[in-house]
Amino acid sequence: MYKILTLNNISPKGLSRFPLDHYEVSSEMREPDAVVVRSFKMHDMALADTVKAIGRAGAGVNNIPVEAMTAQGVVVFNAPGANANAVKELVLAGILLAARHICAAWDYTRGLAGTDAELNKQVEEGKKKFAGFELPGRTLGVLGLGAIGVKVANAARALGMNVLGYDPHMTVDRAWQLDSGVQQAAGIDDLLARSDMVTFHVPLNDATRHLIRADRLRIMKPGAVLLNFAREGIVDEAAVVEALNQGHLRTYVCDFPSNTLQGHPKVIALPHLGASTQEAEENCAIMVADQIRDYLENGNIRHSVNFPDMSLPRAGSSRLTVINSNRPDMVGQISHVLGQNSINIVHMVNESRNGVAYNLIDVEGNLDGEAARGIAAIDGVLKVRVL
Ligand SMILES: NC(=O)c1ccc[n+]([C@@H]2O[C@H](COP(=O)([O-])OP(=O)(O)OC[C@H]3O[C@@H](n4cnc5c(N)ncnc54)[C@H](O)[C@@H]3O)[C@@H](O)[C@H]2O)c1
Ligand SMILES: O=C(O)[C@H](O)COP(=O)(O)O
Repeated sequence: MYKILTLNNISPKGLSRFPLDHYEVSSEMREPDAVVVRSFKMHDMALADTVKAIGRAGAGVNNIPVEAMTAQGVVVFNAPGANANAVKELVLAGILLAARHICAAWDYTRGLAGTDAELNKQVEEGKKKFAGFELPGRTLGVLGLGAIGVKVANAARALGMNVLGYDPHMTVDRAWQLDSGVQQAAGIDDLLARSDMVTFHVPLNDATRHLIRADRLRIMKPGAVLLNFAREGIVDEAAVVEALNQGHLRTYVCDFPSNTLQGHPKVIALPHLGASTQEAEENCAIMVADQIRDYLENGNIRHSVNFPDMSLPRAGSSRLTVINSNRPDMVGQISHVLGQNSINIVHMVNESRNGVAYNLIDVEGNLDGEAARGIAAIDGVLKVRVL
């Protein structure tokens, strides 16, 4: 029986991918084999050493201590692209909310009182305060052209906007998906200087923390709109508030409320709603549940953020998986122990990433405890499983 610990509300459609005859799924579990999580912050969490995998039912993994997990041989998965459409739609909503002052206008009408004739008078007098702008011909800067950024850029093109994009690590697949009308900015500063609205879709990591800060905000056009549906830490919020107060930024639309932003008239803050649609929650949960199952049952790795992707059809009578530190002669030592135990290798694949290596080994012969114990005893081996 495999045990799955859930740390957030995970879509039942996803959890139903774990068949009940082989899986126990619960939000309270002492020695789980795997964890399924959304935004729960795992950095200070004590994790049982039974845990073999963590599945992030979403995109961002900054709530997971990925480096520490790698060192412990725990494979971390996410669900790339599974919630991208949901985020794209909310970004489009954010662009329109800002362009047409919709939140302030809505607040205004909710505060009106009087007879219908009086309301009508206030409506006609008040609306001049909320005159907005249209999108065709305006320039949207999209920083980060991954699953979400590409969808946002293409949708903005379809709305008639000029789109400038920048992503130094863009993949070939994403480049194929990008509308050919999207122009490439020379760098972040170039993108900021030439855009009327800027949205960014990059992960939060050491390279992107406070990517948008005071000096970069100064480069932006006066009256520009900034949208943040990526992560709170990517902007220096105090600098954003200062730019809003000075009238340099027109509006800050974000998915991450905070006390620094709370109540500011030029801030539109949503409660981290980007991926909160039924469709996205299901897509993400199904994707990570399938990935975790394939890893627990077959040792296959798909869409990991810390281990090499590796999938093999089963061959031989049993499968051995070994995670080891990436150092010389590990494969030699593993094969030697198998040979000593008269176990014949049918198929073996070894790949490394981030200082660790992963081995999938299909064998003929009895992989009894002795062979597995012998491999586990090799200096540098982190985890051994017989499947
Ligand atoms: N608001 C929400 O609910 C919500 C939902 C999903 C994702 N997100 C956030 O959005 C982020 C992006 O999601 P995604 O699915 O598009 O991920 P992704 O991995 O498909 O795309 C991220 C892109 O950012 C690029 N990038 C990384 N560093 C960069 C930099 N310094 N400058 C420019 N580009 C850079 C990468 O090359 C990649 O193409 C996630 O990491 C997550 O933090 C938020
Ligand atoms: O990175 C993500 O996928 C989003 O921030 C969604 O987070 P959530 O699953 O907690 O809604």
